[in-house]
Amino acid sequence: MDGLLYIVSGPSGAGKSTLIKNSLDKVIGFSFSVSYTTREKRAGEIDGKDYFFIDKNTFFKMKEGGEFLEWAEVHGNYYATSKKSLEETLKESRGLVLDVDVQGALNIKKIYENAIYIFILPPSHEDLEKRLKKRGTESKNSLEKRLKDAEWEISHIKYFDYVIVNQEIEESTNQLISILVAEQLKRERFNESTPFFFKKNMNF
Ligand SMILES: Nc1nc2c(ncn2[C@@H]2O[C@H](COP(=O)(O)OP(=O)(O)O)[C@@H](O)[C@H]2O)c(=O)[nH]1
Ligand SMILES: Nc1ncnc2c1ncn2[C@@H]1O[C@H](COP(=O)(O)OP(=O)(O)O)[C@@H](O)[C@H]1O
Repeated sequence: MDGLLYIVSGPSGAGKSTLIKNSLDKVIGFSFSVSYTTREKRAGEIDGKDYFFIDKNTFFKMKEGGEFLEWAEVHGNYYATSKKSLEETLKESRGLVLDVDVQGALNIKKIYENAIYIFILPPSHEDLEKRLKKRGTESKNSLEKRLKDAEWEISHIKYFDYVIVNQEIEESTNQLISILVAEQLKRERFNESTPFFFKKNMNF
């Protein structure tokens, strides 16, 4: 059976990467979908783990070749999800987590209506700005663009199944883990781990 698809979205600096990483470190059988991007690699990021870092030429060749499930220009850079890698990973994991912008999430919804849509919301605009500044990855322009784009992204929150207000990291991580696991249990009420000796009593 194909695994479940989880789409995590929300403004830049809300804490998506942090919460996804923390959660995936603690659950078994879930994978992260590594996107392609033309953005510069940040200190500490690993090619092939955080993103596949490619130049614009390669990006557009791949796009023309139909390799992307969806793509978007986000805060001035290009990002895309590989169709082949998503389909292959979905076959072999219980759940696949995507970190995409809101446009991407809405485009994916047209294809995968049954995916689980999760929005990560910062507690306030001030917190968002503080976190982005503290992360120290953005120029003044890029920071302003991200804060401005946040308004549009938040205005689409109603299309999401869950909203996590990321006040405190531990608490938000637990909430994300709960969603991943609960949705998966709901989907797989009966599976190969259902105790065999009870099966005769189950009328389904
Ligand atoms: N549509 C789409 N958005 C993506 C993809 N990968 C990452 N993003 C989004 O691109 C935006 C920028 O990501 P990033 O450059 O890592 O910056 P950050 O959000 O500030 O950490 C975020 O909203 C990500 O969710 C993708 O494959 N498709
Ligand atoms: N609950 C939180 N409280 C304080 N800082 C946080 C919290 N969650 C994330 N951060 C920090 O905020 C910054 C942005 O988080 P990040 O995960 O990179 O966001 P996103 O992936 O949504 O852009 C990072 O420096 C991260 O360590």
